[in-house]
Amino acid sequence: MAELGNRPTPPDVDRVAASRAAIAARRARAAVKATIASGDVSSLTVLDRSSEEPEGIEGRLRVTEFLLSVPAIGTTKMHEALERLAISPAKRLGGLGKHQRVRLREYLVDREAANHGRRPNRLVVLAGPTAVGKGSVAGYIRENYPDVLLSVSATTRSPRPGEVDGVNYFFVDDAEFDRMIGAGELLEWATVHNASRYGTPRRPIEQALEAGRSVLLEIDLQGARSVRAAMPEARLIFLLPPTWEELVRRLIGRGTEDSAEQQRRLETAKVELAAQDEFDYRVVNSDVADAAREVVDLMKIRTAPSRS
Ligand SMILES: Nc1nc2c(ncn2[C@@H]2O[C@H](COP(=O)(O)OP(=O)(O)O)[C@@H](O)[C@H]2O)c(=O)[nH]1
Ligand SMILES: Nc1ncnc2c1ncn2[C@@H]1O[C@H](COP(=O)(O)OP(=O)(O)O)[C@@H](O)[C@H]1O
Repeated sequence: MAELGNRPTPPDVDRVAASRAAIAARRARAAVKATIASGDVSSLTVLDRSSEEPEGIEGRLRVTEFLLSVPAIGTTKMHEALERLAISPAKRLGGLGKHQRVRLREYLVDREAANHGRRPNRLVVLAGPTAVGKGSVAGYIRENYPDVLLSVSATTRSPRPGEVDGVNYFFVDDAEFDRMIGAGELLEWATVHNASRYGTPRRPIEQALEAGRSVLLEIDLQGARSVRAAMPEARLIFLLPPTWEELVRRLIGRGTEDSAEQQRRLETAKVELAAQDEFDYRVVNSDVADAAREVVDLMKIRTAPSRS
């Protein structure tokens, strides 16, 4: 009887199965790259899918092969981009850190905008502890950088001396604020310092971004978190005081709260300072003009991260 020949033993079977799986995975990744290159699936979609399924086909793409799949990105541009984005060429999409993913997404969004002749625009959030100088820095930007659009919030708190309705805030009563919430007119809102409510009118932001303008929101930590959840590509900047003592001096020096409220705000400031790691960038407000320039620089397209 003819020798049946060497029947494959289990290890051979495993090896064959493994090589078939590897070939299938390679073909799948090639298909993903081909759809990006053809424009059938946007690179942003692939990036988002890799976050949802880190071990899926998209998640297993190396960042290098992913970028090389994007039209007009060759080897040189790919390496330059990874250098600027502080992402190792060995990384797979599914293994990117949160901030790396945000930066890579920003990079792709900006390329997309540039390829369509649009100025890359940016939603930037400036937050930080009370009395750190957010209002001063935002006001300086309003006066000196007219091409930056500052969002004007609605608030139920009463105006301080010198504050102008429609410039510093839209000063509204509780009924109107409730109406705005109910009508979905606010991108986010929060009760701040356990007292008044503040909220960002949605429509002016959408119109500005559609028109290709960058927008600056000066809002509290809760608002920053809401924006991050709703618009992951937004840039979050944390404004820091040079020292805690200087922060206390500024709050007391401003003289806009009584001592009980000052104490309450300083307690809130401690909680807010502890959350600075959630932000993409930090700016120290030692000098208002310098801090304003740093914030405006971050609104332009600079993907050199100040964080690892
Ligand atoms: N979430 C949110 N916070 C806001 C908004 N507008 C202002 N804030 C914040 O509300 C807080 C109170 O602001 P303000 O009453 O001007 O006094 P401050 O605390 O001394 O800055 C600050 O942290 C602001 O950043 C907004 O539209 N949404
Ligand atoms: N760089 C700075 N150096 C010194 N004082 C500052 C600086 N920035 C802001 N201030 C002062 O600190 C106080 C709080 O500033 P403000 O803009 O109201 O802070 P925030 O809006 O963050 O509550 C104000 O009296 C302001 O004039």
